Amino acid sequence: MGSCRNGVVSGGSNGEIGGGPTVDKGVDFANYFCTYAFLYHQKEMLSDRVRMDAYFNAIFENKHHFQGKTVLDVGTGSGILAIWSAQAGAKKVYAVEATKMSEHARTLIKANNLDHVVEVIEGSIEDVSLPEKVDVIISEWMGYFLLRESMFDSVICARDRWLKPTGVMYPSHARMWMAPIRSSLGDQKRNDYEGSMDEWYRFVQDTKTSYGVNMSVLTKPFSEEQKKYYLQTSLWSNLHPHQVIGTAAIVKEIDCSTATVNDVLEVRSNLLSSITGERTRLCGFGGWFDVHFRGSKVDPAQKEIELTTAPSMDDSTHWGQQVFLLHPPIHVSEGDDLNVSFSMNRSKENHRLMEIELSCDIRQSSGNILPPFSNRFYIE
Ligand SMILES: C[S@@+](CC[C@H](N)C(=O)[O-])C[C@H]1O[C@@H](n2cnc3c(N)ncnc32)[C@H](O)[C@@H]1O
Repeated sequence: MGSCRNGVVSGGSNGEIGGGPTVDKGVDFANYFCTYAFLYHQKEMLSDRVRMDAYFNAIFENKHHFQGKTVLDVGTGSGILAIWSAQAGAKKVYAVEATKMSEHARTLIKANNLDHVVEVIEGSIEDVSLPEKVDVIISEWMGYFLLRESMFDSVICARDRWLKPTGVMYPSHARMWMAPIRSSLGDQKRNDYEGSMDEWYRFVQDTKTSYGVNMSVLTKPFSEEQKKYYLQTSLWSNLHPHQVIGTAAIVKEIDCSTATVNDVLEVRSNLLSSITGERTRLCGFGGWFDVHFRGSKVDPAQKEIELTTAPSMDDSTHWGQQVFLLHPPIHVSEGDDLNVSFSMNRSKENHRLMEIELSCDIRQSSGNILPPFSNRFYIE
């Protein structure tokens, strides 16, 4: 089938992403889906207690959304959300999974005596056909900094095709956040970059001496490649809340019941943040997300649940935070105001990866304005 406009794949072996380039399904499988076919990877998600508790509580504290209802689990993986939906009283659960993990899900569901309720369907959600519309769509689609992986496109596709007009989305809302941070990672990455360039210069010298070829013409592209890798690629980090040195700002808010692919193709935002710490170094920015389970306007949650991936001492998640480092860091003081202009687009080579442009003006508490800076980052 595959009739989704703006889905990742619109049918056949290739497809269009909303307004973007054609996606080769085989390449997408090799680059993206393949890791989800491994139990070690599913186990990593199943061991994330913050994630698990949030979905578990969202379902079992809101059983009225599930009892006697039909549910679609988009990207069921091991089948965990489908199992909980059935245990909460769903009359029928369609559990769709693109990879061979579907076979493990089927085994697990049978072993838990829920195979009379949960039907596992192997295939891309864009391609499968269900016999009916559903009351609930549940999915754990969030990637690093929310939108990496672009899996929300698939949830939108499922919603537009299979959710009843009265249906409920789990989760129902999502937000991206950003805040200025201090970190020693920047010094480390700068050293790594410089070490790599020193090694390159030795290599150029050796190649000339030993083999009579001068490689120095490749120094600039090599340096650019290494800069991208060491200095411009965002880092996964589990930030301590003390590393956040200013107010956090919302970058993007998404209503999962109404958002379109176009709404998330590009994220553009102007953010204001004030430095709250004493004199310190602005080493970069941390990005994270939260999602909420609120039900819908006509059928609200009895108990709203939040899943946050914000810096935390006790409640860290496998998503951690994405760190965007500044080279060199900038000295800032309490009361300095940062005016950040942020934009995030999908990488042209791989629509599941992101490219970010971030520029920033700093107005010091004295009224002095520091020269603005601008950086490009990659979420790989
Ligand atoms: C983040 S995992 C979540 C797995 C499981 N729902 C859980 O919460 O533990 C996302 C899963 O969705 C699957 N998936 C991603 N895009 C899909 C699509 N378009 N159609 C079907 N499955 C998809 C992946 O293979 C992966 O197993």
